[in-house]
Amino acid sequence: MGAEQSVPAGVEVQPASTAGTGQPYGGAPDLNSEKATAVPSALVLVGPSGVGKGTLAKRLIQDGDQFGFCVSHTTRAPRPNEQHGVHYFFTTKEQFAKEIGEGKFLEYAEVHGNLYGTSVGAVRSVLDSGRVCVLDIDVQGARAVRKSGLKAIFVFIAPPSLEDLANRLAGRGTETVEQITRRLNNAKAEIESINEKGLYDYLLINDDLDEAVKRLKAIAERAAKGLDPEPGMVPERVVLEDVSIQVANGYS
Ligand SMILES: Nc1ncnc2c1ncn2[C@@H]1O[C@H](COP(=O)(O)OP(=O)(O)OP(=O)(O)O)[C@@H](O)[C@H]1O
Ligand SMILES: Nc1nc2c(ncn2[C@@H]2O[C@H](COP(=O)(O)O)[C@@H](O)[C@H]2O)c(=O)[nH]1
Repeated sequence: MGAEQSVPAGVEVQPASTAGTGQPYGGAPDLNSEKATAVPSALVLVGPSGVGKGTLAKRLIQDGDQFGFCVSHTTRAPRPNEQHGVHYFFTTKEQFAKEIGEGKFLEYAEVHGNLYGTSVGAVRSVLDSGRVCVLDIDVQGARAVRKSGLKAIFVFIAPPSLEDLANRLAGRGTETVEQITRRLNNAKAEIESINEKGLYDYLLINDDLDEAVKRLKAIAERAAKGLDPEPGMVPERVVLEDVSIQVANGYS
């Protein structure tokens, strides 16, 4: 997968042959469940920064032993409450670039000015524990995971409005005003990705948190039985237009 992705500007990737393994990571079929072909290995949560992906993932993982969190790598500085190996594997840009060259990542991307990536090892470690792997990644990552062949259900989490999104980001209190502005500006294009045919299986508006958790569990249960999305839950134009209208009118 790593070999097919474009490299973010300023990141110098060492060729795999000089970096250790000699082979960049080649795809995800070996990560897929052998139990039943229809059963997904991963639940991929995508959506703008501050929409509540992390909160939803935490609730899914806390409420049982069906799901495990896939710990990503990032070059972002840790927030005061974040622990290495729990929330992220915090690393340097140089080390990240070296590991891209080694084919360590299923996907990686530059997001809001930092590098983030899902390692094959992080996915495997959750799958080895017999759980469905929950990924909290951005849109670029979602596209790459789709292409990788990993059997996954892709859920786009949308905010009730861009005003709510701004309030949540500000309320979280982890970013500066400049960083919040950058993330909100990126949110518009991210939300518009729900129009990309075949990228997402479900669109979930995270309005009331308990209701959103309930719906996410219903989505996961349906997927675990190998069932296709229920009619009306797949992103469709009629649903998307509502959100597009918010993008156009709600935050400009
Ligand atoms: N349904 C909800 N209603 C109100 N507040 C919410 C809801 N869901 C999450 N939040 C709050 O919004 C803030 C952002 O949530 P969270 O950190 O989970 O977002 P995120 O999508 O993971 O963000 P990022 O992509 O930046 O990691 C948190 O303070 C969280 O408590
Ligand atoms: N492509 C990837 N995106 C990721 C990954 N891990 C997190 N993310 C996304 O980054 C932004 C910002 O996260 P934050 O923790 O700095 O607020 C958010 O949209 C995450 O979903 C990853 O491994 N790959």
